[in-house]
Amino acid sequence: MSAPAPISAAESPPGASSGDPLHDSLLMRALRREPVERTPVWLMRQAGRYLPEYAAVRRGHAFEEFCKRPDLSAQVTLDAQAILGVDAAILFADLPTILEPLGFSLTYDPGPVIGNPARTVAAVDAVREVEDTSALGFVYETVRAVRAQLPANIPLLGFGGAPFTLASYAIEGGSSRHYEHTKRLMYGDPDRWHAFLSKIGRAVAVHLRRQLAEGCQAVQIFDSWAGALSPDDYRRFVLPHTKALVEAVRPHGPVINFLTGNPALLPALAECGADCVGLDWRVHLADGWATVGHDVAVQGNLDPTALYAPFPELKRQTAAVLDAAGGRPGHIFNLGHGLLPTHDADAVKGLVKLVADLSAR
Ligand SMILES: Cc1c2[nH]c(c1CCC(=O)O)Cc1[nH]c(c(CCC(=O)O)c1C)Cc1[nH]c(c(CCC(=O)O)c1C)Cc1[nH]c(c(C)c1CCC(=O)O)C2
Repeated sequence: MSAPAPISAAESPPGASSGDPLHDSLLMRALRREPVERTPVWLMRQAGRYLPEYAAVRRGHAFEEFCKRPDLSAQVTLDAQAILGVDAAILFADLPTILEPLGFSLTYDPGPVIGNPARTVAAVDAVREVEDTSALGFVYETVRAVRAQLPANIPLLGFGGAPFTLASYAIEGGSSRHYEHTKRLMYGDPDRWHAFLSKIGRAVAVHLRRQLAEGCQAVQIFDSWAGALSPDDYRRFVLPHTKALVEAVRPHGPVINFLTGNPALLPALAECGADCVGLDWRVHLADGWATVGHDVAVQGNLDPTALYAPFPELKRQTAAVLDAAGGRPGHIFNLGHGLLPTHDADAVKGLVKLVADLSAR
């Protein structure tokens, strides 16, 4: 890429200017746990249906088509960052898209639907090993277009699904309540399960490294459904694969590892070795940070439904999250999960301003 080579943390003392606006941005400094003048903030699903500007660009396109149009995907990515004034853009793409090169058919109704879920031994074994994700060239084209147009001091985050979340989509065929088929494979045929998850993990690693090479400054792994697992099951069946994914990507750029729904998994999540752990709102941020260790950054963790509250209550809860971080370097403000279609865009803008005002040091 054309960006100047970043000066490594080892060469410059914490907080010193490297002259590279991306390296010196609030978010990248927070990822390195360097001091910042205010807490950086971005919001999961910031480019989404609550935003009238998103709805306007999205209108007239099937979601499948929309995701494969780099011009439209780049526009909604850039719009969300500019409208909210957040400290990072997140690539507009979707999490199950990587399943297509693995051999799955993907449509939306309105959530993702896999037409050929892997429910038999033959179907699991038939999943392709993906060494080259060029089939997802539309994603990389979006990355290049966004990076070319984003302000020089605003990092672009790429993302991918974690092996468990992707496997559960591939096996259940869509979202699920009890992950019945997924767990049948996991418990009933552990060798096949491990082979399947490592195949998915290797594909995601290629995809994330490519996003970093094409212009993303950091990536986030979403394990949106792993909260359905007990700590023992997470350790046995999932941790080795997410850890391998983090290890494969980290030499190429910082990794945020986010899991939702089960704070009991945080000690195991920390063992995956990411630069930053995304905390869901069901844990007090101070407890979550102590659990994952102060040698990593944390991101989070306002309850998204606080955005439905009257402003004084939203302010109280936002201040509580910032207080729980205690001004310790390495906190990135976010929600504990994504924005919802029924959120009010003005309330979301108000939250971003609130974080800036309340965290100014
Ligand atoms: C589980 C998951 C998915 N997709 C994603 C996850 C992980 C995050 C999480 O845990 O919430 C990740 C995702 N999906 C989307 C983004 C874009 C970037 C951003 O955060 O702004 C990101 C990061 C766009 C999208 N992906 C989707 C939308 C809405 C589709 C539309 O415009 O109609 C957007 C903006 C579709 C989608 N795709 C998925 C779901 C559950 C849905 C919503 C279905 C529904 O409830 O209608 C799968």
